[in-house]
Amino acid sequence: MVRVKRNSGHVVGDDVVVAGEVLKQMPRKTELRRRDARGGIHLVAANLDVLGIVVAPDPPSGFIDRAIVAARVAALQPFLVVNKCDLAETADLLGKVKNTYTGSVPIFPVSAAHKSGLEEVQHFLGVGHRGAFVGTTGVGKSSLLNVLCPEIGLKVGALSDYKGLGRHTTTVSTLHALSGGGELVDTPGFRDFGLVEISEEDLAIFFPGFEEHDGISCRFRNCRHRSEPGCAVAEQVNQGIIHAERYATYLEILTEVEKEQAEFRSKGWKNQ
Ligand SMILES: Nc1nc2c(ncn2[C@@H]2O[C@H](COP(=O)(O)OP(=O)(O)OP(=O)(O)O)[C@@H](O)[C@H]2O)c(=O)[nH]1
Ligand SMILES: [Zn+2]
Repeated sequence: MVRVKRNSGHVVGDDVVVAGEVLKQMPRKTELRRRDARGGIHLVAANLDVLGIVVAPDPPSGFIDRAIVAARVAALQPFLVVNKCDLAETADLLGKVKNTYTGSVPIFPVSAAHKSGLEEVQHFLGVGHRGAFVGTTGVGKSSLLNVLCPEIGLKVGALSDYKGLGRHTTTVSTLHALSGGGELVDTPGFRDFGLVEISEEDLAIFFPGFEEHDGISCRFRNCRHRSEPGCAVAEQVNQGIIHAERYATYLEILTEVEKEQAEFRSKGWKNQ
């Protein structure tokens, strides 16, 4: 084990070569970043290749789509973990998730509490993937990590402690090898993935459900699929290949993202 100073520029997942007392960092295959409340951008983990988006009943509107887009932008393969399937109310969410995302991303219905559905997740990670879980507070990310990596011993929050005061005492990121293969990274910097920053461009390219659109290009390269002439997405909505409801959701999120981006620009924040 090599201890690394916090400000060394290394993050969890980095490959390094130890040369004497110097750590030489190898080029990163992927980098995952987050923006803090003040607009600062932080690198959270390197060299992940999959991102588990954890959801439980009542995810914030647009969260899943934004998280999938954010993962794809970072060149990570997103997968959906629908947790708390032991609760009756999760059935509704699971149905919607399957309807919307089957064919776009792998879906794993699980219950961390009942330790069910986890073999499939282990199997998925076991083929050599390195991943992390993201999701809004209280969906069960720590609980899932605890059952998948029993040595980890993370504090599981009580839902009543929702604002999380004094809860996340751990600030160290750790990488865990799973017994069945694969690795999971625990990144406290990431626990609250509630606000996922994405750009209009990213959304237009990576929105889940527009995959059929691959290879059929819009007339304009930077098409936002709104009312541009020669828009292949609009054409596929007309043909019923892309569901009208998904298109409506896309337009809703696009409008939100445009507003957010305008706000960022007015504050002088740069896009990633
Ligand atoms: N019924 C049920 N409850 C669960 C399940 N998984 C987690 N919980 C509960 O949900 C609450 C939040 O769990 P955590 O694992 O702390 O959630 P988290 O996503 O890590 O939350 P943050 O640390 O705030 O980001 C706790 O009370 C858990 O006991 C599950 O599969 N079923
Ligand atoms: Zn278009």
